[in-house]
Amino acid sequence: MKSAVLQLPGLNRDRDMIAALTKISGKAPLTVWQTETEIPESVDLIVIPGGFSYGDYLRCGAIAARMPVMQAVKAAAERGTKVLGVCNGFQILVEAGMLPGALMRNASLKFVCKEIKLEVVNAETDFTRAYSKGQILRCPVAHHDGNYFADDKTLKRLEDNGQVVFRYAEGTNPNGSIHDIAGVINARGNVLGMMPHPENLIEAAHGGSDGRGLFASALDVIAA
Ligand SMILES: NC(=O)CC[C@H](N)C(=O)O
Repeated sequence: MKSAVLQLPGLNRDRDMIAALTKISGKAPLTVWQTETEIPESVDLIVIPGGFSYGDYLRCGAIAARMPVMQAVKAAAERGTKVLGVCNGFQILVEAGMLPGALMRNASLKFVCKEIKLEVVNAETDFTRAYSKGQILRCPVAHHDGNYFADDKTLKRLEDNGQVVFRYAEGTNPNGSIHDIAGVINARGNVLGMMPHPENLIEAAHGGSDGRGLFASALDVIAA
């Protein structure tokens, strides 16, 4: 399984993401710069990491979503390639129209950097097969615009179709996100966006490895 990581000015979690993918798959991912217009068909998983692309100007992810490379990401997703967006990556996928809803300023109006508890709501996706439904994971968050919002009709569709993949476990919602939503997937099941950072909890040195299952699932390296 071959992976690729997008690199855009202002993203700062790309190195953590590259380290996680390399450790878990045994292969370094391809890195893809903002001006690329094609992503090789041999890539099975594209990851848009977190950070502050283009200084978070206009709205988080709004400028990145309009860069040439996102046309290539869209084309790859349309041919079935898996796409994972973490934090700013999630914001970019929403701004690009690849996932529904919006990510608004945190209800506290403050940047939140802490560990939360994450409930695996749907363990039947290509990104969550290593987990079980209802499993509670430890996971860090670090953002100021993670307050997920969607209108009632969209929310009903997301809930009914199992597209809410992760929820902040009771009492740990750090941003006021509607329905405690922490991560959503598209209807086809190949584009996942999430605010928490699983790449920062993959080995003992991180203080835990609850994030590992997400990469093991997406990279198809789940231990038997
Ligand atoms: N860690 C991140 O990716 C931060 C995302 C975004 N810039 C925010 O603060 O909301």
